Amino acid sequence: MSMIAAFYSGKSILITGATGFLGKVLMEKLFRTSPDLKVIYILMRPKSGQTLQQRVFQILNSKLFEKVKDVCPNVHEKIRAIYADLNQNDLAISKEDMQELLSCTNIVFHCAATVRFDDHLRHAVQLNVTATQQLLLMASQMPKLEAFIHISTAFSNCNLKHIDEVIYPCPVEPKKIIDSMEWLDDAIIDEITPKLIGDRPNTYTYTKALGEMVVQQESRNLNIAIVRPSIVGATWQEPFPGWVDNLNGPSGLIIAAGKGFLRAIRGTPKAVADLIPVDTVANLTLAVGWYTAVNRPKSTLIYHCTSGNFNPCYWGKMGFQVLAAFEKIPFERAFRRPYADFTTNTITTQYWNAVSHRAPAIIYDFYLRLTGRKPRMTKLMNRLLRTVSMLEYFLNRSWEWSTYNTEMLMSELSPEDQRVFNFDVRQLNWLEYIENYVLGVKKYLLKEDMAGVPKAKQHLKRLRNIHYLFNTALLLIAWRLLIARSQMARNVWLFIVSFCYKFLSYFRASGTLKV
Ligand SMILES: CCCCCCCCCCCCCCCC(=O)SCCNC(=O)CCNC(=O)[C@H](O)C(C)(C)COP(=O)(O)OP(=O)(O)OC[C@H]1O[C@@H](n2cnc3c(N)ncnc32)[C@H](O)[C@@H]1OP(=O)(O)O
Ligand SMILES: NC(=O)C1=CN([C@@H]2O[C@H](COP(=O)(O)OP(=O)(O)OC[C@H]3O[C@@H](n4cnc5c(N)ncnc54)[C@H](OP(=O)(O)O)[C@@H]3O)[C@@H](O)[C@H]2O)C=CC1
Repeated sequence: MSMIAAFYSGKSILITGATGFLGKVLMEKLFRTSPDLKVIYILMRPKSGQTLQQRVFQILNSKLFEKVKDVCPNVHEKIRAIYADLNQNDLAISKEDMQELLSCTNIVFHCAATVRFDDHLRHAVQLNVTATQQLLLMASQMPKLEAFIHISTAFSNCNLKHIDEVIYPCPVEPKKIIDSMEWLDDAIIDEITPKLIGDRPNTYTYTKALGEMVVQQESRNLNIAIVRPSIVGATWQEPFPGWVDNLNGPSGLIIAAGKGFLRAIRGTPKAVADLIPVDTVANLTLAVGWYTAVNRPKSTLIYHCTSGNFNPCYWGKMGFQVLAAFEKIPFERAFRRPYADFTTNTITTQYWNAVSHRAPAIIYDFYLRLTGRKPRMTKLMNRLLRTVSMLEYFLNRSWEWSTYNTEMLMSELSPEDQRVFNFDVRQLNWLEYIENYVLGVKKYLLKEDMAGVPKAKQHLKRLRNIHYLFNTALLLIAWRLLIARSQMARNVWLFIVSFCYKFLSYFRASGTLKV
């Protein structure tokens, strides 16, 4: 019997960010392994015209939750959606709901965050820092609370090369930042943002670091742990391989490459691609919840959930594997044939951006205009290139994360728990994982059917022929122009023609002799 699964049975668990990528997988695993848990409270807001109940209904009826329904048929009765808006200082939770949460919660998993790199500092602080502070305040009033697990990111200290399992202080205290956000206007915040974030690349990593400081400062006598995942990718094993539901991290770029929009990236092929499957993060998080509650460590332990030091993969190799997967699993209606190269040179990147990205987009938009349609490719390409430029920071560096706590936890698990809550990425086969990832992107993000694969392959063949035809025509035109202008080119041309003629004559003569 799994000790971790048994631990969560009968528990009331509060999850923030349960509608997000990681939150859904965490919730699914909890229900599947501990169907006897008492209740999962999820703090959530209505979105895209859907009420809380409609959102929960949609999640429970998604493919991700198919297995849960078999082991926990009354799953819908065990979810309590509670209205909350982390954008508001008091989280906007009603008095009655607050009462229930305070008196019943046993475990908190705080996953909610803004993960956008370009978020305005005010918003990022509100969500990643102030909301964390508010939740900790709530947690301190929960008499039955056994553990509070905060999800941060392995990149919260990406300004360092080697990152230990400690909380690194930021120069300005989080409290001062929170206060200043209340009275500074947007223009001043915009001005001071670069100074505040310093050598971090964006407001996301900076506010996640501030969030960790808040956890440290406001922990009171709470039993807290922090999980720091690196780049979270599609599921590896559970509930099935390849599940993914948003464009963050590599997923968006896989689509862009597979559809033939993205053909070169400024990235270091030898830099470690520290990807971690989302189910691995969920497993480690649940194991951390159990360990923290049962062993009550004296200090806040930090767990790096990374792959680089256990089983490294590199961007160059990963790009190659992604391209190989496109051969087997092509995406439908590709713009160009998939091809993506990593280059470290800025000039080469600019060349590829002009020739391989912008020029085809302009030509295609010209074609759309000619055929009476609205041009859209240039706009899309500009957006894509902006996204890529924001991810470049992570594609050109490698980090070392120490993993003593993660390894210690692994050794504390029973063999059964090591199997059920597996977070040992040494067993991960990257080739297989990447292939499943590409398949998952096709199925769950692009909603493309596998029945369309032969047609997609045919389309790619057609694109290849067009590509060859286009290149040959371009070469001939260039050559023709050169011959018209240069005597040397004419001489070379004459030499080639006479050489070919002699070659053919020789073969004809030797053929006649044989007869
Ligand atoms: C051979 C290939 C190898 C592959 C190899 C890849 C390596 C890739 C390494 C990543 C390394 C990250 C490492 C951080 C790890 C953490 O800890 S951070 C957690 C993850 N967070 C993220 O990834 C967030 C990144 N995204 C963002 O911040 C914002 O989406 C951006 C990039 C600033 C774009 O903002 P925006 O222009 O306002 O766009 P947004 O409203 O988000 O979306 C606009 C359109 O772009 C699309 N879009 C959004 N994001 C993306 C994306 N990532 N890609 C493409 N399209 C996107 C949207 O679907 C949307 O389309 P429409 O609905 O308009 O049709
Ligand atoms: N994805 C990644 O690559 C990585 C993620 N992480 C961390 O993991 C955690 C989960 O990330 P992930 O699941 O990928 O992120 P998602 O963007 O998929 O999910 C974010 C969650 O936060 C919720 N949320 C955002 N704003 C509010 C709000 N104002 N009120 C209530 N809820 C809100 C979202 O709710 P809604 O559905 O309503 O928008 C959603 O449930 C985050 O803490 C992130 O920093 C760490 C490393 C890498």
